Amino acid sequence: MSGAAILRGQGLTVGYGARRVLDGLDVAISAGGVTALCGPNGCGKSTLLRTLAGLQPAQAGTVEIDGRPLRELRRRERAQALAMLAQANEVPAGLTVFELAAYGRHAHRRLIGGLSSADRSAILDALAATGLRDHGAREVAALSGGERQRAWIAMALAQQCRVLLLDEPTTWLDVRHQVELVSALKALNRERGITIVCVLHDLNQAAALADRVLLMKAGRILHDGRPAEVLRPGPLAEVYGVEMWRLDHPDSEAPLCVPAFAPARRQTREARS
Ligand SMILES: Nc1ncnc2c1ncn2[C@@H]1O[C@H](COP(=O)(O)OP(=O)(O)OP(=O)(O)O)[C@@H](O)[C@H]1O
Repeated sequence: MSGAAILRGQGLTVGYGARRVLDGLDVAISAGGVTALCGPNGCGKSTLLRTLAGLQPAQAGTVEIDGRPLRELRRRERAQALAMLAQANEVPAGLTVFELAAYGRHAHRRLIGGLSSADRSAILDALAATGLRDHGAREVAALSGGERQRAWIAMALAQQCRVLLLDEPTTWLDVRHQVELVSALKALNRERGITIVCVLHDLNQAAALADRVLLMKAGRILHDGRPAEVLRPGPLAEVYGVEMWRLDHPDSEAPLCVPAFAPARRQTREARS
């Protein structure tokens, strides 16, 4: 169930040197919702996500969480409010799954001393929620891609944040691990009420996971609505510049988006004639 805005960006202008990527962008993320950020390479999805996480400074505009400016939150408050998982996450050699999840407790920890019983229970709970309860002692570097992604999500969960921002979490995963990760994220949203914002290139994953899709192009949100409203041939052609077919999933009736590959077909036909 999604409700009032928990995370809001207003008038966000963000760039790198002289290159402006976002120009006065407004966005409001509903509490308890799952929002997918989609759009072509380089349109500004990661920049927007990082800005909402407070990791990318905005030249103008504000980010608010629960109505409070993000920059006014103390480190601990910010960590309890949101966590972000970036695209490529390196881990030190030898680090175990439990130790990675324990990083999530950093903002909760006392300056001196080890893990408290509250820390331990938050870590074990996070490992259980991501299906890693029996993998705490394993080295992160030795995990499969899907397990490693879940270990990172466990770290974010141990942080006990309310908003989880993920940048292309299913990239590099095979189809089984993609399905598992999407299911795990849906369960976290449904069972724990965690608000999720996720950059996704796979439109069918976006339709399966999200209740709202923001379709971006050149730093602007051109379409914003439920997957069935946004993931249609017209908006997709406008944003990606390719012809797409829209089918309906036979079970869930979620939209299925298939590239028409029309230019190639036409070329083949033309070549034959
Ligand atoms: N650190 C940086 N320094 C300079 N330019 C950058 C930096 N990060 C991103 N950009 C540029 O900003 C624009 C938006 O990049 P961003 O990564 O936000 O896009 P994206 O939509 O997430 O792309 P992709 O789908 O390829 O990951 C691109 O033109 C990119 O080259």
